[in-house]
Amino acid sequence: MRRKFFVGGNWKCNGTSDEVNKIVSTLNAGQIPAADIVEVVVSPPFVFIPCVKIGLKPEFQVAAQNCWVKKGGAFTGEISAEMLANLSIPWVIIGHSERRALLNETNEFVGEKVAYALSQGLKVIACVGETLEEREAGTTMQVVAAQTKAIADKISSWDNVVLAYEPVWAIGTGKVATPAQAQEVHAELRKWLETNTKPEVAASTRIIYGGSVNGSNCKELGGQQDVDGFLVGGASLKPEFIDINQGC
Ligand SMILES: O=C(CO)COP(=O)(O)O
Repeated sequence: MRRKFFVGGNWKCNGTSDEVNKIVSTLNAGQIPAADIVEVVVSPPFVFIPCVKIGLKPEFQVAAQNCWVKKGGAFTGEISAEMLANLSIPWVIIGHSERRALLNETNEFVGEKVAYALSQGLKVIACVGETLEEREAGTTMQVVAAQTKAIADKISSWDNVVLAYEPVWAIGTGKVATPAQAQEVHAELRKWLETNTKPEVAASTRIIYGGSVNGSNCKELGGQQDVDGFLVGGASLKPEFIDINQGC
């Protein structure tokens, strides 16, 4: 089964309204491949989502960078999955390593969040990845399998999930995983899905790579058999993001 390439741009906690307008203009002026070849999703900070959604041409979809774990209510400062669905925001990133590390989001909490977001009709970019210490200790696969299992345990369908492998040591460091390193983990993750879910899930679920992806390294990474796209951080704020989409 052919998996449609997926490129996400995670803007993280960056941007002023002027900068956001500039990025929107740059993206609108760029050419990206047809929607049946690549799915492109940009993820601005919450406050900018409505203007980005209105301003961007329809070839681009939008994603939130997080949502609350359950139904909304008395949770000051949180944004619920229902709110995102209500505003027709189709995607949400869940379990980014920055939230796992800085906000103590556990594997179980991430799994619950993914399940709740899916139950509200959102599509999820679910992130997994090991730290440098874990890689050096030879535990990469155990770590990403445990993170994936915590999600698999809570959901009944992977149809609306994209799995993002983002090694923590490659995020924002300029130290990109080699194509072989990325392919090795992606293939293992696919094997994990095959063994622990269903072969169809393993064949159809997109596994994308994130960590210092840019216009120069995207082609070789994207050429790996089990790399179905990218989750781009820093370079998604630059015109280079268009090149990353064209290069696939
Ligand atoms: O965290 C990332 C995407 O979610 C990757 O960030 P960088 O591309 O800046 O390394």
